Amino acid sequence: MRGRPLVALLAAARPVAHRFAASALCGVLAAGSAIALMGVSGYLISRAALRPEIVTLAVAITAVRALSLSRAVFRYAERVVSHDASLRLLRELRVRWFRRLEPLVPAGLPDARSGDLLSGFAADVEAVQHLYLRGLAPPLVALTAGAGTVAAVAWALPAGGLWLALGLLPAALVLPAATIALTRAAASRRAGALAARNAETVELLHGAPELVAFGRAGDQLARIAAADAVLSRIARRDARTAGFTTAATILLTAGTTLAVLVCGVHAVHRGALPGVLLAALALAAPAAFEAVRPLPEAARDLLTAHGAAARLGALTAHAPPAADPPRPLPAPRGDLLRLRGVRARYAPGSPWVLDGVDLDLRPGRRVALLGPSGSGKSTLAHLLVRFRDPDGGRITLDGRDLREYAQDDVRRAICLVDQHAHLFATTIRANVALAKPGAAEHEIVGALRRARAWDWIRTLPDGLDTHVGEHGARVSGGQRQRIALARAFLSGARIVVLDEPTAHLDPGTARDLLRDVLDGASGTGILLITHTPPPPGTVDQVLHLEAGRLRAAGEHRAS
Ligand SMILES: Nc1ncnc2c1ncn2[C@@H]1O[C@H](COP(=O)(O)OP(=O)(O)OP(=O)(O)O)[C@@H](O)[C@H]1O
Repeated sequence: MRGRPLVALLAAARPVAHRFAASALCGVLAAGSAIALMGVSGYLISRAALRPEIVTLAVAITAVRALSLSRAVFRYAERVVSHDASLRLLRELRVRWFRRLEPLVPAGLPDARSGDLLSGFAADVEAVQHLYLRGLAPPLVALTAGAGTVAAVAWALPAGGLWLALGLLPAALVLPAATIALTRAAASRRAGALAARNAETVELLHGAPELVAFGRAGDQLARIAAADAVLSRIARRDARTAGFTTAATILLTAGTTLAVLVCGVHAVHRGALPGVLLAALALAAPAAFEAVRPLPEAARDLLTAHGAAARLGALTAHAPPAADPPRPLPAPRGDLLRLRGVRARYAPGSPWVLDGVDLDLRPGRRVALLGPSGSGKSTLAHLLVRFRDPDGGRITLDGRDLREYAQDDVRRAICLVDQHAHLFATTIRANVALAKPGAAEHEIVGALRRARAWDWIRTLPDGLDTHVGEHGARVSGGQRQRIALARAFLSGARIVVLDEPTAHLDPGTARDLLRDVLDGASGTGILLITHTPPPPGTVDQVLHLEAGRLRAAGEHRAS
């Protein structure tokens, strides 16, 4: 959706175009009913003032009743149909953008902070609905209802029609154009300012303990206030523009109505217009302005939708670091994972992070991978689960290139437990069952046993239904890692990659956890990524990652 974002958005609306067309038709009929209601009412009042036979008013009375009903019914139908269409489309767009975003996230989105991403993505997807709801329907309704009223007034009184056209045109064209000119700069800054304010707020919430501990909460609050001040300035500017266009529309309405009235009075005096039509024309004119009144705001909404669509397009335009093949192979069993001459780097021309890595891993084998910080251990882990693909060399699973399988199938065979494994703010049961929705209790308990977490969980008053708190705040670092490991075991993956499972743990707990996990993982291939050597006898092989290559460091396992 880059380049011409609004055109792309319009194309995306094709499946619900008939619904939008129906809602626009209802809008036109509602506006037409409202204008006709005012005109016929004016006529009825004038005729009634002459005290004619009541039967001569019957048609006008019925028309007033019918128009007041049809105005309400069409307005209601227009709202229901347009919102229904808009929500259907939003659902499609959300899924479409999320699908594009999803493969980019595990390897890290360039230049995105989570607060920015969260607020920006959600707000922008919401904003594009303005394109359809407020950016497209109102101009269509205004054009049709305005032209229809001008034609009807001109039919009765050509000069009146001319005045009405002269009043409606600036309200329909000049004021929206002025709105765009006055708010364009602010509109392009609004989303960025909102995202920046939200990102600073998320930073405050995430970093609260450190900010308070180091007495820096005030600085962060000042940054939020500064970001908020930018937003306030933009909002004030928007409000001034809206005030100006509203006042200008009111002046144009009053001036045009007066001009039509004066014209009409002259025409009545000359005998060119029946007196009973004077009120009808004078009331129809301001009613026609009701149809063009939303246009300046529609112009602003179009700008907002344009900016939102452009940002969403740019955000999701990055090529995914890994993609599914057109015809994936059947899911692999995960009998042998083999790396030969694997190379990887993060940008063309930058130094190789991995530069010729060879490795074999099969179920039942435990390999420890050591290396200094920044040596590329996590990069290697990400290659194994296809968060990204290697830039050179080959990774095969059961003899076929990893790229020939669907990514989900690879991740079912090879499971990564990240060093920052995320626990969701729900129960232990739900956190573990994430790996296998609908898993039976005995399977969950079995996985927790293998992760050596069950002895602790069974002592808890709520057992498996214990809530872990936000980001697992109510469990210790070691307990969190064990829950994450149980998840990996429950997944049934035959090869598990553990990236720093003992990070942040004291040496004693780290040793216990490693011993428990490695002993409990029989039959599973384990690649243990760590800074510190594993306890003696727990792994089959220890490899060192240095200068982008693996070097064997000896056999540690007793058996
Ligand atoms: N998304 C990224 N974009 C650019 N460079 C990256 C990215 N991720 C990692 N790097 C760089 O690649 C190198 C290897 O990083 P990696 O995280 O794989 O190291 P590591 O051995 O896992 O480190 P640690 O033990 O500290 O976790 C580092 O120099 C790092 O700066």
